[in-house]
Amino acid sequence: MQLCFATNNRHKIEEISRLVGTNFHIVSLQEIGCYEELPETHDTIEENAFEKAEYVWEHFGVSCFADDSGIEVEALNGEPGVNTAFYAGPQRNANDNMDLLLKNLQGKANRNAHFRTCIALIINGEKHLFEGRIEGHILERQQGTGGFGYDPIFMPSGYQKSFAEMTLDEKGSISHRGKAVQKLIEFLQTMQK
Ligand SMILES: O=c1nc[nH]c2c1ncn2[C@H]1C[C@H](O)[C@@H](COP(=O)(O)OP(=O)(O)OP(=O)(O)O)O1
Ligand SMILES: [Mg+2]
Repeated sequence: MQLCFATNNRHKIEEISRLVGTNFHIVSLQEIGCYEELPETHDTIEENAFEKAEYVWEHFGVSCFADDSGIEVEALNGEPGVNTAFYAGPQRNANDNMDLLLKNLQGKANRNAHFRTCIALIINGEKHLFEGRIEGHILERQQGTGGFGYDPIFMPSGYQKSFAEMTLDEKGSISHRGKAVQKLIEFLQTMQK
């Protein structure tokens, strides 16, 4: 079975390929001939995950899954949330986004936040959703150089290092994406039986 991972984010591909291992054959957008940006026009992470997967299913007829993720900060009423990728503007720059988040949290005692991933799967036209989240808090400044996005300013609860200071395996074993992918893998395995 051919299953396409509908994403243009190479870090997501790197993280998810390790988690899936050799269990399933995952192909990229390029491998199915899709070179365009995927639409994400909705107000929720769930809807945007489905929008990306539906685009690929409708235009290319390939079973696929998409990952839409965001960071939700308690003291900011859940922001940046669905706007996580372009929080500081359309340039979608990780440093700009982190700087703005740190600025908006200045003077606030509550720095609790969680990452959330929704994976939308469309398989033979049927739709399924898998979610994962990880609780933690926003650091005062960037710490570590690994990972991507907001990893340098997020410290998961119960750990003394940021996501950017973890190996890919360490991050994947506890992360929002890791948990969502685990649910996806279990579902695909029951389908194969
Ligand atoms: O594990 C993560 N560690 C740190 N930051 C993260 C993570 N996961 C998502 N993020 C941030 C990056 C981006 O600012 C936004 C995702 O936006 P999102 O639309 O899901 O991804 P994207 O546009 O990069 O790729 P695509 O839509 O093609 O899958 O959240
Ligand atoms: Mg996106």
